[in-house]
Amino acid sequence: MSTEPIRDEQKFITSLYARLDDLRDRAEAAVGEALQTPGTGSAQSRLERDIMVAEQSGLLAAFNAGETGLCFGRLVFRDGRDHHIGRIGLREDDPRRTPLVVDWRAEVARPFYLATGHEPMGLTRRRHITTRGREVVSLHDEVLDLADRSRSGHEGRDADEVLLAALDAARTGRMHDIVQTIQAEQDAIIRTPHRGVLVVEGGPGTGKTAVALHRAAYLLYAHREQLAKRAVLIVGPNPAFLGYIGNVLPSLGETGVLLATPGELYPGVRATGADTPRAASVKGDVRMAAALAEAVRDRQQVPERGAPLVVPHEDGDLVIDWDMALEARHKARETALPHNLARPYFAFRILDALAAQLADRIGADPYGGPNFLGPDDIALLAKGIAANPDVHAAIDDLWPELTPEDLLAGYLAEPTHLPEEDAAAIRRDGGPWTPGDVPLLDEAAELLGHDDSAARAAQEAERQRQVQYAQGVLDVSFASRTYEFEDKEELDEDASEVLSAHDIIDAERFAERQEEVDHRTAAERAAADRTWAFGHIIVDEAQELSAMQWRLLMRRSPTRSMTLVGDPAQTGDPAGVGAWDAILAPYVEDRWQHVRLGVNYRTPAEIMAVAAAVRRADDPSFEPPGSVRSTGVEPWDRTVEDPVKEAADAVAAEAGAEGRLAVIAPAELLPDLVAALPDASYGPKPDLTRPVVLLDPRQAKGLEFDTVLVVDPDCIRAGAPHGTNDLYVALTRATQRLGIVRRA
Ligand SMILES: Nc1ncnc2c1ncn2[C@@H]1O[C@H](COP(=O)(O)OP(=O)(O)OP(=O)(O)O)[C@@H](O)[C@H]1O
Repeated sequence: MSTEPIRDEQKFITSLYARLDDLRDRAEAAVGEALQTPGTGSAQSRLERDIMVAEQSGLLAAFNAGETGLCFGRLVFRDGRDHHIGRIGLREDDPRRTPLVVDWRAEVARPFYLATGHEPMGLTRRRHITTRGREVVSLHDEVLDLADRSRSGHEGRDADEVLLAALDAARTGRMHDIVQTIQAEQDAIIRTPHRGVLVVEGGPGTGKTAVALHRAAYLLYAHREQLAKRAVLIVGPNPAFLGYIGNVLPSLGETGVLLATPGELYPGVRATGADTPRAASVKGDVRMAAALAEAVRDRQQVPERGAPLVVPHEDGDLVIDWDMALEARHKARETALPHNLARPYFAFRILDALAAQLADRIGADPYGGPNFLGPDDIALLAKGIAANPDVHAAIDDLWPELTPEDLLAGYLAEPTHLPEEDAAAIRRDGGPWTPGDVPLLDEAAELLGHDDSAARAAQEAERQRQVQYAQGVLDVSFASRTYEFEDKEELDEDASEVLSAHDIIDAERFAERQEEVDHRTAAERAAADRTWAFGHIIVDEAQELSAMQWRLLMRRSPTRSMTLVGDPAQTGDPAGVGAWDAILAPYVEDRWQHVRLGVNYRTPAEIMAVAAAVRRADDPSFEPPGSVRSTGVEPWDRTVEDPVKEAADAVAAEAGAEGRLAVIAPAELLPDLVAALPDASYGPKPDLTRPVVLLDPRQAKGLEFDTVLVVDPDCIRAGAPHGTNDLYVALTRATQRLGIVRRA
């Protein structure tokens, strides 16, 4: 094999890293210097410093991302163009800012993923460059122009060599990016326009999660202006899963993303409790929205007929009777405002009616003539009534100001507007919030509303102030703009991919951005704000979400810019909605796009055959996605008296093998397995980087391991409403070996 091309690429890549080091040193020095500069203390100097720190920190994150696999490809075009492709784009430090390496997301990089012998897209040659650290270890060339007779000596026999090597590699317990080997069907999804709802469906291991994460990175690149400001939300099923995928976006240089489980989407509440499957299913049902709305109406009371509220007052008792309260309630409800916002309307109506009542009593002409009191007298009476705390207490009794937490805690203690068996399933007095409560709190917050007019006025005043001095800073920022990055849009001179203050055309928008750099990132602000509207939402394992969780998520995406990925055949949550049209029809009717991924990149054919047989028992027509690999290693299947001991022995036999092993067992077997496997990591957030991990089937969702032992599959299947799906998930987690231990 010729070493010259490797030497040439090595030379190039060494120079690329030198450039990266230089840029990183400069960014680090700039941040360090700015943070140490005391500044003059003026708002203007603080602002300048913050802009600088934010910009340079963003660059630093991207430079650090470039450290591993900085450049992994090269495209040689028939017209003489020759581009290296990398994780980030870099330019030469010369007056022409010559591109050194092109970001994988740029349009010019697309043939790297799409070109075929049939459709070469102008390429003569595509090269995959594999590096270890900063060293080039191999090249893999594909000749796409049959007229090109030149040979490098690195032409591969198998076009999928690089992909298969990636799929065969031992797992580390952390998901890795796939920028080097994105497949054409995946590339099309990653680059689909971001407006509207895109549903990506595919069986286990078809790359749904990988595609979703790369799509987030792509969208942030292509629409940085819009999306960095509003942040991208990625919702995943559990904390272990979020830990598993957590490195992918930083490795692509992206940090403006909020990762959360559905239970973390109500700011200020940590859902540490757990629901029974039955309670989860009741709480997830859309009927809860109507039940809570009724529960709020129940808190808008009127006195019993014939039993009015009597409030002592200095000018005589005040009487709030059925008629008066009913009229006030009707008027308040007519506003169609949420409960707390409609409350002042109720209160004013009652105060007015009481003033009229008192005026009638005091100023009435015993002979039926007009009231003796003039408008000023009546106003005075009204003032006295409005100042009476007992009147307010009475109004509070009838129409109390409520917090979502109070309302829901009260509701759960005595659930109403539900059939008794459902009410019994969720009845709870006290205790921690559960993930199923989170969308109910959000629903309650919507129904109650929050009177934040004072806070909003203060915010607007602050924004105006920022707009004023932001105007002056735009020029400063323009003078110090960064040029190092390659440009997007076909290397167009004016379209720098890194957002700088000078890219923002007016001071008003600049000030908005400044709010972010001033204090927290957009993702942090979004996490703390229940009413935040995200630029884009990605939901992984979307089939698991309940109708109530969808209501919450849709509120966070008023523009309905969403990517939903999932597989209805893997639904495990008893409240999971499963079918896409049922999920989406209430929000977008049929205006959503549906795409499928059909190739399984994870599970070898031998293992997939076993998993598919489980599903076929229920559904003979079931067709799993085709596996891209087969390993020749058949799964083993043993039936024993003591499955725990058998599992422990099997784990011991695997000790020392490369990669990660997971034991997946029904929740009730976990305590015994913990005792038998003292080195295994387990619990609500197991450490997936450890050699052996112990999980229940629901925790295994979305994860993968080199070796998987499934213990007591019959119990997994029988133990939950979607037990077959749980077992299917468990059986499809292995990249190399599967063992099944059955109870005799
Ligand atoms: N183009 C690709 N190149 C390299 N690896 C890939 C590619 N596509 C997918 N993979 C790998 O295949 C495995 C499965 O991908 P992923 O976890 O995204 O699948 P999934 O569809 O979300 O699976 P599940 O529904 O079972 O959770 C991962 O290791 C992923 O990195």
